[in-house]
This record gives sequence, C-alpha cells and structure tokens, in this order.
Amino acid sequence: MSENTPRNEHGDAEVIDFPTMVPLPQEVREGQENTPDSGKPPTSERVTHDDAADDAGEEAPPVRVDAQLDAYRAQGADFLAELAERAQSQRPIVPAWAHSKEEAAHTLRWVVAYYAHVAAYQATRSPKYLLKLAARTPRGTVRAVGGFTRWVLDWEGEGARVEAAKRNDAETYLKLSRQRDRRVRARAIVAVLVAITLLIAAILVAGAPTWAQWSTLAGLVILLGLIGAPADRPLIDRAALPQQVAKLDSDVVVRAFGAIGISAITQAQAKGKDGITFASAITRDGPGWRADIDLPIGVTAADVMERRARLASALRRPLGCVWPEGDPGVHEGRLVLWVGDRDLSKRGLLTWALAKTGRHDFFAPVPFGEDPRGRAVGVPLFQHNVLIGSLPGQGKTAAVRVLTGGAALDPSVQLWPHELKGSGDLDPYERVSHRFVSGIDDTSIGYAAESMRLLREEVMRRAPALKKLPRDICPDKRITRDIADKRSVGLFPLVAIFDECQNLFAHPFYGAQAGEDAEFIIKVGRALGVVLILATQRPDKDSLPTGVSANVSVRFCLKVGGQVENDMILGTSSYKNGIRATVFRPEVDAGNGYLVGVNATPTVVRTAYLDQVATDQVAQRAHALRTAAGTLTGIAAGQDSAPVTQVDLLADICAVAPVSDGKVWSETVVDRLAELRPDAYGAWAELEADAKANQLAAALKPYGISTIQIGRRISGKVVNRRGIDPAPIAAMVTQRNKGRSGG
Ligand SMILES: Nc1ncnc2c1ncn2[C@@H]1O[C@H](COP(=O)(O)OP(=O)(O)OP(=O)(O)O)[C@@H](O)[C@H]1O
Repeated sequence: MSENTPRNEHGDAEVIDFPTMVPLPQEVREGQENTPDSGKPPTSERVTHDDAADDAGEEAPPVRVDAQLDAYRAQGADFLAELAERAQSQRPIVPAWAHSKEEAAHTLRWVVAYYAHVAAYQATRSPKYLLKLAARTPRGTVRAVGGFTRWVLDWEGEGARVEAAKRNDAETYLKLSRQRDRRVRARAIVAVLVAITLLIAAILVAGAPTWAQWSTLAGLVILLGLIGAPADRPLIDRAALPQQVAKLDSDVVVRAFGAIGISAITQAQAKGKDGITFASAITRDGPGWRADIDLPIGVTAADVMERRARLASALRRPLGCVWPEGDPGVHEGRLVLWVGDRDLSKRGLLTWALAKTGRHDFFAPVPFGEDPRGRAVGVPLFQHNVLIGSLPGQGKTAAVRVLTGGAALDPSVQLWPHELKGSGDLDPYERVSHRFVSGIDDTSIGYAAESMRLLREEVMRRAPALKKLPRDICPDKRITRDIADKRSVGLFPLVAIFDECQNLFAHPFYGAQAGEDAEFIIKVGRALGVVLILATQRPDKDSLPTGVSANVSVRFCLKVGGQVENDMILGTSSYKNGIRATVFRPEVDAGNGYLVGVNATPTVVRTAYLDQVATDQVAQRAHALRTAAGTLTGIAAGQDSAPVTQVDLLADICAVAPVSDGKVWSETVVDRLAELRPDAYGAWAELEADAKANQLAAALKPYGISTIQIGRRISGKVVNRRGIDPAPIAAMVTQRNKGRSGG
C-alpha cells in the first residue's frame, strides 16, 4: 500500500478498488443528508455505481461523482485514486450522436440548417440594421469627436489634478500638470496628423468612383452607428429565441423513472440509489434533449416504452414530446430517451421532399416522413413489401399516396394502384398507371383479384427470366438499376398498391384466392422486382390473411384500437415488446405511426402529407417523366388493361349441379367447381369438408342464397351435410339472363 493511500479519520488505510467507490467520510454524508433534495447533491452529473452504497452500508445515501471528489480531496487521495474517480465521469471520446453515420449526417445537416436559417434571418433584416445604424450616427459622431478631444486634452487626468489642488499638494499638482502638458503636446501632434489623414482621405474619396464613395459612407455609418449604440439596445435581433422549454436534467429524469412503476428502479430508489445510470451526459440532440440511460439489470427498454404515458406525466411534458427507444446495438437495457421541445403532432403538415421537384430512384428508399427527432425517414420498396394499417381517418391513404408518389416518380416502375373504397384518393395516379381501379363494388374487387392473379403469373414468368440472364449482366441474381432500365428484358420494377385491401381479402368470392396469390407474391416476388403495398383499416384474421401479415417486411401502423390489430400489422409480440400503436391519439396523432422493418429498431414516424392537389402535381410530373422515357403503358397509354375475367359463380354452379340431379352436398359442388375453373376455385378444393361448405355458403350469401342440410343414406346410416338446391339457383340465373337480354 502506498504512502498516499487514503486513510479514514481513524488513520486506517482504505483500499480503493477501481472503479468501486470509497465510502464517504461522516461529515460529507451528514452534509448530504442535510440537503433539501433527500440527500441528492445539487448536480446534474449523476454517474453512479450501484455497489457503492452497499460498500458504505445499507443506510448510505447515493455517492455521486462530485461528492466523491470532495471526499478524495478531504482524504488527500493519491494520484491513481483520483484518476479512478475521474474515470467514472469521463466523457465519451466520440459523442453519442457521432456513433452512427446516419446520426452524424443528420446532426451535421441540422447544424447547417440552423446556421443557414440564422444567416437568412439576419440577411433579410440587414436593411433594418442599416437604418438603425444611420439613426445612431449623430450620437456616434458626438461620442467619437468628444472622446478624441478628451483624449487629446488629457481630460482623464483632470480629476487627479483637481484633487491635488484641493489638498494643497503643490508638488503632486505640478507633477501632474507637467505630465499633462507633455501628453497634450504629443497628442496634439497626433491630432494634427489624424486631421491631415482625414483631409487627404476626404479629397481622395471626393475624386473616387461613386461605388467607392458609397462604400466609404456605408463604412462611416456602420462605424459611427456602432459607436453611437446605446448599451441596453442591441443592434442585431436574435434569430432563435432563448430556450423556452426547461432543460432536461438528470434529477428530473431519475425522479421520473422512479415514478413509472418499474419495481427494480423503485426499490433501488427506496434504498437511496438512483436505479438508473447515465451512460453519457444529457445533451442537446436536434430540437430536443437526449439522455442515454442504462436500466437496472433485467429491465429492458421495452419495459419503459410501454410506460411512455406515465413517463411523460412524470417528466411533466406532453406525451408527443417523450420518445424512449431502445439501442439494442449496445444492449437490451440501454435506453435512449429523447424529449422534444415540441409535441410531434403539433409539427403541422410535413411537406414531402419530392412534392415540388425531383425524381426518385426505385432502388433508394422513398422519402416518407420524419422521426420525432426530425430525422428524415425513407421506406425502401426494392426487395420489400409494405403493410399499412390503422383505424379509419388516421392517415393510411396519405401514407399510401406518398409511397405511390415515390414509385411514380421513377419512370421505370410500372404502377398498379387499386383503391378499393371508391373515394378517388389515388385517382391522380391513374394517368401513370398500367392497371388502375377505384371502387368498392364487385366489379372493382374482381378487377383487383384479377390483378393479384396476373401479378402471380408475372412473378412466375420473371423467375426463369432472371435466371436466364448472363452472369456478367446479373451477377447476384438480383434485379439492378441496369436491368430495370433494359425494357426488353422485362424485369422492370412493378409496384402494386391495394388500398383498403380488406375489401378484397374478405370478399366472399374473390377473397380466398386473392389472399393466396398475395402470399405467393409477397414470398417470391420481392426478389423479382414485384412489390405489394397493402393498406387496411380492418386488420383482423378474416380481412388480412395471416400468410400475408406474417411475411411482409415493412410495416407501418398508425393508431389502432387494440393489441390484436397492433400485432397483425406490426408483427407478433410487438405489443408485448412495447411497440404499441394504440398509444396514438385519435385524429390528434393522424399521420404518426410505428414503422417496423426499416431501421434496426421500430421507429415512430410522422409521414409527409400530400393532399389531392399536391398528389395531382406529383402525378403530372411523373407523367412528364414517363412520356420522356417512353414508359407509359396500359391504362396510362390509353390501352385497355388486360380484360377482367368475370367469374360467374351462379352460372358455374348451374354447370356443375344440374337441376335434374337434385340437391347436392356443398363439398361435391366445390370439388366440381375447382375442376371446372382451377384458377378461380382451386384454393377452395384444398379446404377441409366443413371449410368447403363454409366457403360456398359465404360466397352465396351476397346473392341471398343459403345452404341447406341434406341427409343421405350411406351404408345404411343417414349422414347429414350442408348442400344446395340447384333449382332456385337455376331459376335466378334464368331470371337474371332474361333481365340482361331485355336491357
Ligand atoms: N401525415 C399527416 N400529417 C398530418 N395530418 C395527417 C397526415 N395524414 C393524415 N392526416 C390527417 O388525417 C386525415 C385523414 O387522413 P387519411 O384520409 O389519409 O386517413 P385514412 O386512414 O386513409 O382514412 P380512411 O381509412 O377513412 O380512408 C387527413 O385529412 C388529414 O387531416
């Protein structure tokens, strides 16, 4: 043990075990206990060590870094001990915002944008500043001339001379007077030189070009205006108002974490510890504060995220300002708490980055919106499928418009929008679409189902086409920009949008097959440049096949009502893991949602907003790009899209169940239908007997036809199953056909 080893008040040497803290001397502890904030020292640096209090005994208050420093000093701690103590509060070499390239770029952009704003703000006010300076020029002239005269005549020494005269101190007075005479003589020479210089300058300026005269005048006005400025009225206005929002400090954060009901933290705080540790100092990060926090062992970031509302209450901030998120790159217990100055939902409508100008590259993410920290968020379409869900009126269509706009602004992308509500929200894109439909009626749904079938066929066509490409053109067996641009190869990107897709998937007739086709496209198509964007306001198992919801890669969930819908859109266990789109408020948070599958962790995003007019302008630009590139096809080129095969269920039943055969079991009808049209009914035939009957019953319901119980004697026993009576169906078809031919 070295001589410098710290000793306690009894003179016993204490072992300082880096980085464990030493117990505090009694007087330091007493001092802390007397502080009003229950023993917390008045510091924002709260880097603590959980074992410290144990070392110091059960009752010891938390030992924070500043208190330790005092303790070490009081004990005359040695060099190494002091270093050990300092090491606990050392600041990261690379600041937290510079850990990732994106964050560093974002921060840099933010700083540049800030100073660009300041520069623009001041530039627009420069005429006002010039006027202010001009108004202050007379006072500046008086001050400058007066100050110079006082200097030449040495008036600053006047007081001392008068004092000496008053004291009848002749010797000092004479000394000061002689000094003054010397000074005045020298300064008078300087004054004459200055006067001559000014005179020459005036003569030169009088003969100089006009711009030089104006520049000199401006320089004089600025100089004299600055000299004439009153001390209490600054010339320059502030481009950024001083921070209105209270700084986030560690005391407030520690207190808040103690109030959100995480027992590991509350128990630690009951023992006088903080319960959480700050991985680095709380810093400014964009328009808010960032705290990197290590949670107690066993507590995860998700545990905090699911208590976001309580945390906001404890921090005394609006819910829309408080955004805890995990940093799994470090560990599951690391939490990045970002507290914004302004509520996310009060940011107003975000203008889409491509709303006014620019084109898009399908192989880059489509600009989509901003996260709470104001960082731009994009959604990649290449190699992805997108599922969007929410309650009605929360911003689904707006999100779909933005993604469709991105796809439209790459002229190599073929667009197939289907808006199955009939609201016309996507109508502007019709002029750039290969296939397009807007409607909720059976024909529109049939058209959308036909699109799914065609997309499936397209995916199957593409697989061998991609395989056949020479290795030098396609080394990775992936579609590239180059391949996409070679129209003759036929592997251009194809983006199909199904807004309100529940109306397709839950359709009694088209739904089952469309669901199967969608699942196939999602699983196979993304590698072949075929992308689905699905949006639904009814994310339940009947309206969104599980094969679809389980396989999409990018998910965006705006406000939903409950856990089931949340997990249908965001993926199983999302709710349990604290990713809860249920926390968004109806209407207030329209446009805010959880985006999963883009960043390493789920991100809250406020989407950019395109109204109908802005969408129309985007579509016009997309049309111009496509005209120039020669990629207008299908509906956009005025050609009829592929004809829709209208499947006529009733006519098909008449074909497979003649009236003369009498009543027939549903499963038999389904099997015969599948044989007649495998494309349309093939999926039904793969169902169990009961499910076949249910499927047929659901498909007949819209026509007002119910299935009935039919008993058959098999091996002497009567077996009852559901089936149909073909007679009324045949009558209905005859009636309908008569009506049609009459029309
Ligand atoms: N990104 C956004 N930013 C701000 N407000 C938005 C945003 N997106 C949507 N809104 C607001 O929410 C309203 C409804 O948006 P939108 O029509 O996209 O919702 P929706 O979920 O598609 O509704 P529905 O299911 O009824 O079609 C808009 O009129 C707008 O006022």
